Amino acid sequence: MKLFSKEQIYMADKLTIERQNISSTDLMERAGSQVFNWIHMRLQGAQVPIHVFCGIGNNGGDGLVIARQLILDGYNVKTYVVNCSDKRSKDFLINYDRIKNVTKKWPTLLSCDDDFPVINAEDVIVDAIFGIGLNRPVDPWIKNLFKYFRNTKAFVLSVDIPSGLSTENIPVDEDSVVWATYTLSFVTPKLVFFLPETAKYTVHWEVLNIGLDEDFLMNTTTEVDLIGKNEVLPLYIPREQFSHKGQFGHSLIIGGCYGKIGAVTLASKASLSAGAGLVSAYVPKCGYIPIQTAFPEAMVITDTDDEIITKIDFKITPSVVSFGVGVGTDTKTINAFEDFLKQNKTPLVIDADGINILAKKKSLLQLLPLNTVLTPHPKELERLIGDWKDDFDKLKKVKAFSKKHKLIIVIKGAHTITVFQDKLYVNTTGNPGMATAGSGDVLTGIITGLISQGYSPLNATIFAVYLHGKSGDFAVEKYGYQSLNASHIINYLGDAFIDLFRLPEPPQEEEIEEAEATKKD
Ligand SMILES: NC(=O)C1=CN([C@@H]2O[C@H](COP(=O)(O)OP(=O)(O)OC[C@H]3O[C@@H](n4cnc5c(N)ncnc54)[C@H](O)[C@@H]3O)[C@@H](O)[C@H]2O)[C@@H](O)CC1
Ligand SMILES: [K+]
Repeated sequence: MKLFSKEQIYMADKLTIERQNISSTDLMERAGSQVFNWIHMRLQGAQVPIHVFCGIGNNGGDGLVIARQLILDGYNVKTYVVNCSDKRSKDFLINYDRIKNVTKKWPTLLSCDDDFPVINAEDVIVDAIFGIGLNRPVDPWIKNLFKYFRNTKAFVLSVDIPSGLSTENIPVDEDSVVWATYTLSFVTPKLVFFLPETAKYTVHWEVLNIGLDEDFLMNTTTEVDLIGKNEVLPLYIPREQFSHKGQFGHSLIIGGCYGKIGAVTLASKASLSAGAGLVSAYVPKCGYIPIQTAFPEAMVITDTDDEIITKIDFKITPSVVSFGVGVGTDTKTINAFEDFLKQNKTPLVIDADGINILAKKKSLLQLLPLNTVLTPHPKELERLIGDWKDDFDKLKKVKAFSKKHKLIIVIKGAHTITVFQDKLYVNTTGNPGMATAGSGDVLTGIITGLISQGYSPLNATIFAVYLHGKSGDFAVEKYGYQSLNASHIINYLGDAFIDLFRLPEPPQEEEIEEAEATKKD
């Protein structure tokens, strides 16, 4: 799914009005109606008090449409205008008149802390105060209103984006944003729903289709893509009946030191389970027996040293090499890595101490092949690119780094983001149970296994991040967040592949009836 920027949304809005020959008021009516339908489908006329808070721009206009439609359908509605400025938008004003025509209970104007109405925990708050047009810090009294929303513990439904949340800046403090239970976002989810510092402002989100110009939406490329099953399916390379293992490449996993051989075992296993034809592990001598025993499918090459990697020398011709899991940062290992890079032309995936070595010795970056994949966790990333001010600053710096060194960088986290030059791929699978030892080694293995069988480094990375998360999602159903471990993620990789081709379940009879009933209304 594409994540359109604020500018692109305004453009889509404008083009839709021109091409469909409708007014902006019509478009607002569509947007508000979609939110009304969503609420109506769930509440079915229940008399829960609904408090609709409207700003004075178009987000507020949406709120007025929602309130009007709820009133017309007999809901228990109170409407408020958060009167923060005199500059009311044209469509706000039109809908302000329209709501006055359907009810004697005109919207209440709020302009300071004393005005806050009584709201109970069982009530619903519709937050239509600020949308994507937020362009300055929120007034202190409005901050207090947002804090008041939180204290009521009521269900908060935000329209388009939680009010106070900007599409391009991190909020100055937590009180200047509405904490939404659910956000109904028009056209596209916003990037801020996925960033570590801002995702908390909405527990759930959903996109509502408001019929914007299809041509524009189809043909406009975005800087950010959201990656789910629909996005990875076209990447999948099917297997032919007469294929043999030689067609799926040979992964070479270089890593490990005394006490950290498990990392190599996990990455090697994951690589084979992701579909590599052959897997070899390159480890210090102490790793020979453990890997041969724990993972008989792998071949093992050993360093001359017992405990660390001191020289990378092998006779095989791998299709892809991964370096770094459990490898340590001994000077001899750094030198061995440098010597290897000087003659290596094979695609590379670098993780863990491999990244720490690059951070220690930046000159090595110039020796990396084009489109080498780096998979840092936050601390490793910081060592590599330096500190950042906030999530937006981090993305800016990673993009610049990716461009400068021609690398693919995977920012690991709850929503792992793959960065390739200026483009961001935001993953949607995975869960907190995956924050566990060895989980990253498994990801490295999956990426390596996919490159091995012919996926481009970028496609392999996007696909691997998705599969890794999806396996974790299957595994968590059996093991729970606490007991899930990295080996389980490997065990469920097969399910993640099979799930790609599973068709969605047909809707239940009651769901069809509900949908029909809403249409008639
Ligand atoms: N294509 C779309 O996505 C559509 C968008 N619509 C709605 O339009 C919204 C955008 O509307 P607008 O551009 O009018 O902007 P908003 O309604 O988001 O609010 C901005 C308004 O408040 C003022 N403002 C901004 N920051 C403020 C602050 N901190 N304190 C006080 N006042 C502040 C601005 O001057 C402006 O008048 C979207 O979020 C969405 O809800 C829909 O009406 C129709 C279609
Ligand atoms: K809002």
